[in-house]
Amino acid sequence: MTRVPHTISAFELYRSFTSGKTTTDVLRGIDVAVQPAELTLIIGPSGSGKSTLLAILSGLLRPDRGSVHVLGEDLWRLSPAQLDAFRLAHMGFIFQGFNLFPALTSLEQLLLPLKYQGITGKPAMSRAERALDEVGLSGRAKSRPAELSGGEKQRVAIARALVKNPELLFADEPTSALDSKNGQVVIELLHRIAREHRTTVLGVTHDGRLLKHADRVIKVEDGLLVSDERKS
Ligand SMILES: Nc1ncnc2c1ncn2[C@@H]1O[C@H](COP(=O)(O)OP(=O)(O)OP(=O)(O)O)[C@@H](O)[C@H]1O
Repeated sequence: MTRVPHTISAFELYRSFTSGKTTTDVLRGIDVAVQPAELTLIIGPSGSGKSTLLAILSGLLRPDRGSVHVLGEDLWRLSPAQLDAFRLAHMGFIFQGFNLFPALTSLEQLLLPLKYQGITGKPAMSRAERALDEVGLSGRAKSRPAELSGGEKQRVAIARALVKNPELLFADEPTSALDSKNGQVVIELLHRIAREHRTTVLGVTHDGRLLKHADRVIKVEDGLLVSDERKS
């Protein structure tokens, strides 16, 4: 896959939510350009629109206005089926609550997305084992989520995203359910993935202690982008 200069570029994003008679303008005209192979973190006060922005940039939520180009594709002009296929092929996701299947072992959690991509048998097994090894969990291949710590669960979730070798990895509050030490481990892992796999990692966080690990920090306030700072 040829990489374009900006992995993600979004122009004039607007989004509001209506509940009853009240309409809240959550995003009020945001432009963002995310560089390839970097860890970019979006920060901002609660309710400022960070998760909404991440959802729009990752193809999960349609903006009211504006455009998003990802890997050269005009995301919101794709049909729902094309968008699903694009997300499956190019994007990985990590969530605050890990979203692991309770009944599956760590290895099985990783084999599932590969199966959706038509990869099975030995090639799938060796990819899954490599991804678990990369997050330091080879010894936990047969464990189910209930047997894992929070930090280990999040590392399985990262391996599950990584096993597809996606160009983009989206992380919504990936450390907020973790203590500080495990939070640092997870963010360092995300940074290493950006550097070594040349994956574009875009995350949302509340945790100011993580910012030193980012290549770039984008600050959102009241639905607007207020600063965009390169750290390295
Ligand atoms: N599906 C929805 N329906 C109605 N309102 C929504 C919806 N999603 C988000 N909102 C509202 O939009 C605003 C911004 O939400 P968003 O989750 O994007 O902010 P955030 O900056 O990520 O906040 P936090 O840091 O607290 O997670 C909030 O006021 C929220 O209640």
